[in-house]
Amino acid sequence: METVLSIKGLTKNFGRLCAVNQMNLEVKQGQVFGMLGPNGSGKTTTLGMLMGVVNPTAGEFSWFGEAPTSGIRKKIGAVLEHPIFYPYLSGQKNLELNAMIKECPASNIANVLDLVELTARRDDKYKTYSLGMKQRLAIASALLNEPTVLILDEPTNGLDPMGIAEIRELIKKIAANGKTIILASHLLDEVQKVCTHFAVLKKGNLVHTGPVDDVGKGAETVEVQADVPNLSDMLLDFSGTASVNRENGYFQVTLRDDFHSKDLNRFLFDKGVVANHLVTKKKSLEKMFLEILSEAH
Ligand SMILES: Nc1ncnc2c1ncn2[C@@H]1O[C@H](COP(=O)(O)OP(=O)(O)OP(=O)(O)O)[C@@H](O)[C@H]1O
Repeated sequence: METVLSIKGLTKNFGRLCAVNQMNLEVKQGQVFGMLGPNGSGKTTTLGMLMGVVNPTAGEFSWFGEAPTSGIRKKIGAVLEHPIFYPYLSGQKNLELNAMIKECPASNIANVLDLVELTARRDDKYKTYSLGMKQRLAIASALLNEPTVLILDEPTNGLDPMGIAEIRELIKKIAANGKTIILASHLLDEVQKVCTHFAVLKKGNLVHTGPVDDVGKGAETVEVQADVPNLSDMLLDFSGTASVNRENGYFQVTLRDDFHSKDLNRFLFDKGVVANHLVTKKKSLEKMFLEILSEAH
């Protein structure tokens, strides 16, 4: 798969504060790549460097295998923090202005409005739009010159649940059309819902990177219930059990590496116990994220 972005040793210091420390990262074509981290972890600074608005202290990065130039940056659309639109102009007029500034054909406006589902409201003044609609217009504007990559900084910040759901659906739709997306978020849930790959940042340090699908790998937790009085002891007797907790009326059994729920099921069956509830719980991104952050000290 083609490498869209390659980052090597990228560093940004603000005085004595190191906002981004020796970051190495690769983003491949077609990925929805999440930069996950708490406030102040360096996400916006990283995106700023990638967009050429923040000067790196050290390190380098390339887009499509080439050093970043203004020509290359035309292939990248970005919605960073607060986009500026004219409140008294319509969505359509605002996009016409942006199309002029970006020197791209006005004929693209109808397509992007359609994609973000604002065609019906295109002639209404920007100031009458909901926050979700404003964000969708910002995304439409970023897509005007048909970029290959779309960068979004905290795309659902401040939106209501409906607006959040719409933006997440839109991101998936844009990704399905073949664009590579890089987004910053402090929401685990968001990254899990929309991203294919992610990196975790803590105080400017990249502490994990990998596919979102991998999140479920590692130690399995199995939720078990069976009508026997000494179930807890039996579960502890199983050689693959790392720990047993009681939660929500079930036993939560954390298995050792290389043990799976089917091994536990067979063990119980061999003891004459038929579980009436045995569900494999994948390790959540949240748990992993918290683990990664606590390990990073
Ligand atoms: N222009 C600047 N001058 C001084 N320090 C800065 C500047 N910009 C960012 N920082 C500091 O760099 C660190 C990283 O900030 P950054 O905004 O990149 O984090 P973030 O993960 O995007 O968080 P948030 O979501 O809160 O913006 C923070 O400690 C921040 O205070």
